[in-house]
Amino acid sequence: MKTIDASHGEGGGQVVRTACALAAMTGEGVRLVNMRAGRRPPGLAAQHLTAVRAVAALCDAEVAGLALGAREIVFLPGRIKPGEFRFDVGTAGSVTLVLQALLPAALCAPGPVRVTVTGGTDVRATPTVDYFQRVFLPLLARTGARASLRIVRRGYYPRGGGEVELTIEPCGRFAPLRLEQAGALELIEGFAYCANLPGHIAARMANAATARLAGLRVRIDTRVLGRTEAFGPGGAIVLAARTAHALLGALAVAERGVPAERLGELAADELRPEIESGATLDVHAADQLLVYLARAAGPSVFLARTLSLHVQTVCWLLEQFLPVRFRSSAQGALSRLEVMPA
Ligand SMILES: Nc1ncnc2c1ncn2[C@@H]1O[C@H](COP(=O)(O)OP(=O)(O)OP(=O)(O)O)[C@@H](O)[C@H]1O
Repeated sequence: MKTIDASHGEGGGQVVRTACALAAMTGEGVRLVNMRAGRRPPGLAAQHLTAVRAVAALCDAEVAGLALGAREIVFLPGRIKPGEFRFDVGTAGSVTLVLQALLPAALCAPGPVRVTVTGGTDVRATPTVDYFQRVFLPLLARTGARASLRIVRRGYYPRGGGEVELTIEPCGRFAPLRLEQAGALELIEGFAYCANLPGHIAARMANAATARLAGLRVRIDTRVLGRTEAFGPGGAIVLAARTAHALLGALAVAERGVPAERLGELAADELRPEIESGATLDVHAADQLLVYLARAAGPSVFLARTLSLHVQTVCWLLEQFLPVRFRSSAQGALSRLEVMPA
C-alpha cells in the first residue's frame, strides 16, 4: 500500500478523487494523509466524502477513517463491478466532481455502469453539468470512452437536490489523443440556462456572450436551454469553440449581484484567449483528461495556454501509481504536454 501526501501541489479535492480512482483502477491500496490540509475548513467536505464513497461502492473498497472533516483515510479497493448505483451529496456540492472520481474506474468495469448522483449541478469553480456534457464528454469520447449524461433536475445552493444520471459503457484501453494543433476556428456554441429566475436572464447571458465574441468573425450559435425541474434559483452559461481539431470550453455560473450580461462576458473572456492562443485543450479539460491519457494505448500530446497547478499535481499523482512519464515544453507562448504511458 502506498502513502500519498494529499496536500502536495494544488492539495485540494482533486488529489483525493484521483487517488481513489487510481487505487480502484490499479487494485493497489492507498493511505491518503493531509487531505485538503490548506483549505478552510480542512479535511473532506460532503462532495469529497460522496466521491470517495462512490468509488468505494464501485470497487467494493474498504475505507477506514471516512467522515466529514477527515484528513486521513485508508482506501483498500476490491474488484470494479458493473451495475446501478445512487449517491447523494446531501448539499449543493458538485455532482460532476463525484462523476470525475467515479468515471475512470467505471470505464474499467466488466459491464455497463449506471450512476445517479444528487447534489449541485451548476457550481462555481467546478465543471457545470453543461460543460461536462458538451465539452468534457465529447473530448473523452475521442479516446473511445462511451458515457452519456442525462440531466434529470437542476439543483442549486444551498439545498442542492439536482439529479444527473451517467450511463457508462465498458471501455478496453483508451485511445491516445494527438492534439498537435487546433486548426481553423469553425463554430462557437453557447448554452445558457437559468432556473427559478426571470427567463430573460439566460437570454441576456447568451446575447452578451455573442456580442463579446463578435470580433472573431465566426458563426456563433447561442441558445437558451429548455427549463427542467430545479431546486433553488441559479443558472450558468457554457461556451464551446470548435476548431478543425480542438474543442475548447469556458463557463460562468450565476452569482447574486452579478448582472446577466456580465456573466456572458465573463464566459466569453475565458474562451477568447483559449481560441486566440491556439490551445488544443482548455486549461480545465487538460487536468480532467490526464487520468485517461495516462492509461491510453500510446503517447498523447496537447497544447494548453498554461499547465495549471491542477495539471502539475495530477501528473505527479499519476506517476505515483502508473508507469507513465510526462514531458512538458514551450511551443511559442503555449505549453506542450506529452503523456507517455509505458
Ligand atoms: N471554469 C471551469 N470549467 C471547467 N472545469 C473547471 C472550472 N473550474 C474548475 N474546474 C474543474 O473542477 C475541478 C476542481 O477541482 P478542485 O480539487 O480544485 O476542487 P474541489 O474538490 O472543490 O477542491 P477544493 O475545495 O479542495 O479546492 C478541476 O478538475 C477543475 O479542472
